[in-house]
Amino acid sequence: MIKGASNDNASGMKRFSNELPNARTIRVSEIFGPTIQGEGALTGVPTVFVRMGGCDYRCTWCDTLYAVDSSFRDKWKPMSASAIMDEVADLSGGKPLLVSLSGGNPAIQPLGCLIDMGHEQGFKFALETQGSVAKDWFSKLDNLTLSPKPPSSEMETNWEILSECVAAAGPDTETIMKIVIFDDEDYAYAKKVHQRHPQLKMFLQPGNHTPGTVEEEEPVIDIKGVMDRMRWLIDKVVDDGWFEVTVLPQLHVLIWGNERGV
Ligand SMILES: C[S@@+](CC[C@H](N)C(=O)[O-])C[C@H]1O[C@@H](n2cnc3c(N)ncnc32)[C@H](O)[C@@H]1O
Ligand SMILES: Nc1nc2[nH]cc(C(=O)O)c2c(=O)[nH]1
Ligand code: SF4
Ligand SMILES: [Mg+2]
Repeated sequence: MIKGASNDNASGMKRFSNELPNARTIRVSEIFGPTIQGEGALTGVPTVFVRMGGCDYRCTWCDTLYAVDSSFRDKWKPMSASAIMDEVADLSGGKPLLVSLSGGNPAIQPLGCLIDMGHEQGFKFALETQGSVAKDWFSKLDNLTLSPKPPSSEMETNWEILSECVAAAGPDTETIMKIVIFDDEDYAYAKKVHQRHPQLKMFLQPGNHTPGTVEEEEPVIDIKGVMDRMRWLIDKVVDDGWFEVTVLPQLHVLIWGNERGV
């Protein structure tokens, strides 16, 4: 077991009335798809999302608060790996495809068995995490996206644990860095991440300053503002001569705005 600050059961999290205490139970916020992966290295690839409930961070601009804030935990369903794979296979019509594990922070859930089970059925697995908790089962993943959080999130990066995440994934998992950028300070942070992990491919993603609130039924989105930030970010990368980086918008946000389940 690799060192990391897992908050599983550590923060007085209440158990569901129908949840049996089982170290293999996975807290699921939502399962949806097939859709396309909208972010990072696998942008455009058809995928089913399994979004886990619970996060050890509270980013100021988080676009999935319903999978983070414990006030929503009665909506998170405790599921076994086989129940999750049944639902994924139902959605994909039984055809293997890429399964994207996100959250919340999926790294605080016991996902090793799920990945083994899905692999046996021909599915591939990608996971998105902020890099605050390292797990030995990261080495089972096909793709790991580490998305450490820049200053605008108001979260602190634990650089040691971030390195442990990279080490845990090992040589057989394709690991990339994806940093959300809102301003100059975030850009400087991304350069620091690159300096610490020069061997990893790096993606920069313009921040969505209108991620919507959970109360809004049809959350308004300022696409023009997001695209202005995308243009600013491209200019910055080009002027800076940072040619190893890839700049990509959140494709699903451009297509569907802040809609959930897409
Ligand atoms: C919702 S998070 C869940 C996974 C994990 N907790 C993480 O942050 O990497 C998935 C991705 O969405 C990004 N994200 C969240 N809110 C965003 C926003 N307002 N604008 C742009 N990207 C955002 C995160 O940085 C992360 O890369
Ligand atoms: N289509 C689509 N692509 C995504 N990439 C990362 C997502 C996430 O919320 O983790 C996401 C999402 O929610 N939908
Ligand atoms: S780490 Fe990810 S899920 Fe958690 S609050 Fe930040 S963006 Fe949201
Ligand atoms: Mg999202």
